Amino acid sequence: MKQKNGGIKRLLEFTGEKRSLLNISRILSGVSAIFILGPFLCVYFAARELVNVFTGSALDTQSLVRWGMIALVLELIGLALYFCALLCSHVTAFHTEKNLKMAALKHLAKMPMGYFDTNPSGKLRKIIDENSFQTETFIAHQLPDLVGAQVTMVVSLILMLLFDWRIGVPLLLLFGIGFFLQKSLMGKEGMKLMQTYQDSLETMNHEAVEYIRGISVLKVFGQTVQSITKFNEAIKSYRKFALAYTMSCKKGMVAFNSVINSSFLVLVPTALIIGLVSSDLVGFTQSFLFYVIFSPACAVMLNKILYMTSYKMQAEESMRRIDMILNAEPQEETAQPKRPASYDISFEGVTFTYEGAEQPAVSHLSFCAKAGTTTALVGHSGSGKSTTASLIPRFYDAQAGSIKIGGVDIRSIAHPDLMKMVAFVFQDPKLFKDSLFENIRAGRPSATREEVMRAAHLAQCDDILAKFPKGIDTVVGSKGVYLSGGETQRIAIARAILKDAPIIVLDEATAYADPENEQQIQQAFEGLTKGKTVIMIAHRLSTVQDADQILVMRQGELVESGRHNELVKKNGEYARMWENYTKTTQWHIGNEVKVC
Ligand SMILES: Nc1ncnc2c1ncn2[C@@H]1O[C@H](COP(=O)(O)OP(=O)(O)OP(=O)(O)O)[C@@H](O)[C@H]1O
Repeated sequence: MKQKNGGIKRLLEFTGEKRSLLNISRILSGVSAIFILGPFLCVYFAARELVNVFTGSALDTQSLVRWGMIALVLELIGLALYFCALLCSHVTAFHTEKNLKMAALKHLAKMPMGYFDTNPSGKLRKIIDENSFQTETFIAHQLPDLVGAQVTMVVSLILMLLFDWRIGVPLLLLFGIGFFLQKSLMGKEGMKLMQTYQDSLETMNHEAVEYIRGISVLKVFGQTVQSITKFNEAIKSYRKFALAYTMSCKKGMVAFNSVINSSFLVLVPTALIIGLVSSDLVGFTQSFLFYVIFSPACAVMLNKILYMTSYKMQAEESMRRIDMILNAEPQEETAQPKRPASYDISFEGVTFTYEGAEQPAVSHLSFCAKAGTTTALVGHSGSGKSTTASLIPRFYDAQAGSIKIGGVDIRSIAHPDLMKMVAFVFQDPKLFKDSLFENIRAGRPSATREEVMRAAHLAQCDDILAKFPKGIDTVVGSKGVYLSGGETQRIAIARAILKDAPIIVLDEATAYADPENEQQIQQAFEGLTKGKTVIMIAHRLSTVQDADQILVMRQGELVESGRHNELVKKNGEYARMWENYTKTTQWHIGNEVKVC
């Protein structure tokens, strides 16, 4: 559902129960600003005492000390209030940052896999991390400071009008012009440029991540950063928009700074004119002192408000970016979920095309995998095997046809139930940077240590655990602990065994295995697949010989199906593949290697 509120109002929705704390912070910051103005007034009153000396009065040192003490007390109270304001705003800011991250992550969990094809993980991580951090800084510091600066500005202007309106009005006009210039700097045009600037920054960061990810390829082929066109273009585009944004602010900034810093240009001539006609020169000089002290303070505050407003624009932009994730359409969920009674899988005229692709990856596919049997998908590279497998747990939704489990369309099964029903072992499984124990337990978080150990044993992981002193508690990816491709696959199989799902999808789960490893992985499969509905993709045809049915795919279509012996006899596509496969397994280097 699209969010209607934009900007800061939308951001404040994420403050949750800490909203009142933020309001307290703003009030405290405003009150603290009034107290912090106090010392300026004290300086003014002390200066008045000094002016009195020129009229023949004795210097009242007691009074000077008194003003000094009052200034100190007011400053201390102001600082204490400001400290409390920041305390409240920081608690709210951290809470808001957490809420934003949680909302984005929860929403991402509902997104189909297709979303991650166009929004890679690196890009999403950056959007969530960097923008939620921006909002945290805004709420913790800039929001209370903005209130403080606004209060200071308003109080100062009121005082300026009250002391001597004849000087106050010209100064007010000057600051009014400054305020108008500030608004024009922060208008819609500025916001648009800021968006383009942020977009180009995001693209450049994303390309930098891609560049670093592919650094090994670049090294091997002796490429330079200039030769990576996309990254190079991203840097150039960032430079272009950063310059455009800066240049667009140039004139306005120069005008704004010139205006707000020229208060003396207004103050001195006005004072001279009024002073010449004034009957009470001492009184006028004392008022004049007030303006000498306060008008630079007003200029500083206007400047501060300008920067705060630009931070506000950044925070609004950050919220808009997080909303782009939150507003992305999640996978459709059924309102009346059904539970299948059995675990047959049937594809009925299924067609699926990847977003942006011209040809369907799977076309008019129909087959039935009976519960408790093993179905193997074979075919040349790119024939649609992995796509077919990934349609079962709804990583993607087919555009035509239907996929049923136990006669129930998978779109009518509640998403968490479907996830529980299917265990998927990928060709390139991912391990978290956590202990092997937690990596396996991810299959079923409620599992006991004994159950995890048993799953590891069934998945032939005993030798992996034995080689690390901490065994199953070894943390992967730290201090030189890395697993080979085959070892990682066995850990992934242990995870799937622990999940104990009735449907198992194995997508080239022996891809990294060497002959010794492969045997172990095959044994691990036995522990995993007993009595389950298994969909298995394998390039090594030896691993699918015993399957209950073999589906042969070509260009997304099913071209043959049957058991191994039937298909070999048929002398069709599978028979050719089998012949080629057996040839490659018997192949050996013809010439003996000569030892020098
Ligand atoms: N995320 C994707 N976005 C767009 N096209 C894709 C995507 N994944 C796969 N394809 C395309 O869909 C077609 C089928 O790919 P798929 O990975 O299903 O084939 P496969 O038979 O599993 O191949 P392999 O045996 O090499 O893994 C291919 O043309 C591939 O380029």
